[in-house]
Amino acid sequence: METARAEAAPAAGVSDLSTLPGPRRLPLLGNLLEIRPTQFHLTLEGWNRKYGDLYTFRLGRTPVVVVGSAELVQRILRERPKEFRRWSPLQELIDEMGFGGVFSAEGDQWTRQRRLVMSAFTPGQLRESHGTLSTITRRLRERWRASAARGAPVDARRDLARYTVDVTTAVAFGLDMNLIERGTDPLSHQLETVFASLNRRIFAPFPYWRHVKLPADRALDQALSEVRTRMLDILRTARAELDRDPARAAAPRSLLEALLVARDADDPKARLSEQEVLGNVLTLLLAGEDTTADTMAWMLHFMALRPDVQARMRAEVDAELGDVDLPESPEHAQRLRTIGAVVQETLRLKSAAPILFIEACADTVVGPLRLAAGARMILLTRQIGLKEEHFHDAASFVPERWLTPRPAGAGKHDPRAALAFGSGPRVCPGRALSMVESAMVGAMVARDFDVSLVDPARPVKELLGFTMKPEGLFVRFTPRRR
Ligand code: HEM
Repeated sequence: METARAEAAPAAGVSDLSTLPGPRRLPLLGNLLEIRPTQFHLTLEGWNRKYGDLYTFRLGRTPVVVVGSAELVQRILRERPKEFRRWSPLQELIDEMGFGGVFSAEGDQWTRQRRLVMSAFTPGQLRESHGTLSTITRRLRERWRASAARGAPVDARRDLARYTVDVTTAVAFGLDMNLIERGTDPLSHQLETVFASLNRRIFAPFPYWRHVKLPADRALDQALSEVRTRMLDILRTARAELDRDPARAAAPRSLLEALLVARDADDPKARLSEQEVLGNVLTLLLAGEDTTADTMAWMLHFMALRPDVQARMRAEVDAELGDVDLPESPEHAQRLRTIGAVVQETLRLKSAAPILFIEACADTVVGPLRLAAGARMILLTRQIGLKEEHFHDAASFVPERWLTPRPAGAGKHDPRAALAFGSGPRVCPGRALSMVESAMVGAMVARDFDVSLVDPARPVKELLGFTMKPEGLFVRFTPRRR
């Protein structure tokens, strides 16, 4: 079998997996008893501190190699889709749930879908949808103003999840779902059920749900069926509009229309199946929701802990926005450099995707290690950004490290080790959108509110539910003292 090259040349001292350090394991269960799915990333990061940048553990009988070196991780991510891919069991789980799309696809299918999806996130598309993004941000402000007037605590993550669904569906699908004002829509809860189940099933010793359904599996089926029905409705409406106005097929106005046009493409190489269209609609809904909502919730957490940072964000907003209430374009949002730095630092410390699940497509060499085709790896992308060798005072929240020019003597700063959006050909296509969303919400909060923690003594914990969210984050908004 062909040997892929994750190293420039296989080193003379290449060894196999059995030589790697790692925690002791039980014969059949491996390390399963030590793993709590909601804390999995923390367990792996703890083992990294103990066993180093290349170690192994077992999920049941399956050996997994954990990689925590920036150089190896960047190389592995760059050499996709040919040499490495996402975990095949993850693809199976996602396909089984019916949202197989660009995130889980591989090979030619991925190439075709990726090209289409990228067309929804060009700078031009983001500029065009900026007005809608502003409208949705103002709705969120009204909701938080009402909470502030009542002195009520805010479950910020829940509100932000509605915000991100509204933004993704507006930007990618051209739809105004307005979950923020409707307040009672079950969609965000259904998406949360899907994520939590996915995270749980990755660690199941065998796919029991294919034989017997527990209450959590029945809840998942129900959530999936409701989300699917909703999305099929949306697709039907968009299809009917395209039929009414065939000229639109030549210049689709949203990703949704582009997907439908691709379904009917004459060229079989460009054509998407019915299932691929629906799968990608669901993929974008899921990929765009929790990741960005979690990041913004963590940003509010840091703002609440650091009034000095809030004050700097506010000074910047006052100077840059003048009489307008929000940035007027994506470029205007990018000029808010302090706020951008706060978002970058939040992503470094609290990456919504702290680990990546990768598999070797063929026999390969990773650093000093020989791996067989199908070998499973986990890449510690968040942990890399927490290392002193890449960032000075790495454990601290220091947004200024992202500002240029950097002050002399500011210490180590290696942006290539900031991997919250992944890297290489499969880097997150939604990163520009999520940066603008976070800047809009950061600017809105800094301009109009003081944000504080409802209970500063209560710890906010990291909880992995496929994405990594702050558990127990309740904030209070008070109208800004002018
Ligand atoms: C702060 C917010 C976000 C974070 C931290 C994040 C993080 C990531 C990461 C780590 C990956 C895997 C990259 C890799 O394998 O190299 C990814 C992939 C992806 N993300 Fe994001 N993401 C965010 C927001 C979004 C948004 C807003 C969208 C779209 C609306 C989106 C859509 C996707 C898609 C479709 C993929 C799969 C790409 C592929 O496999 O080719 N993401 N994201």
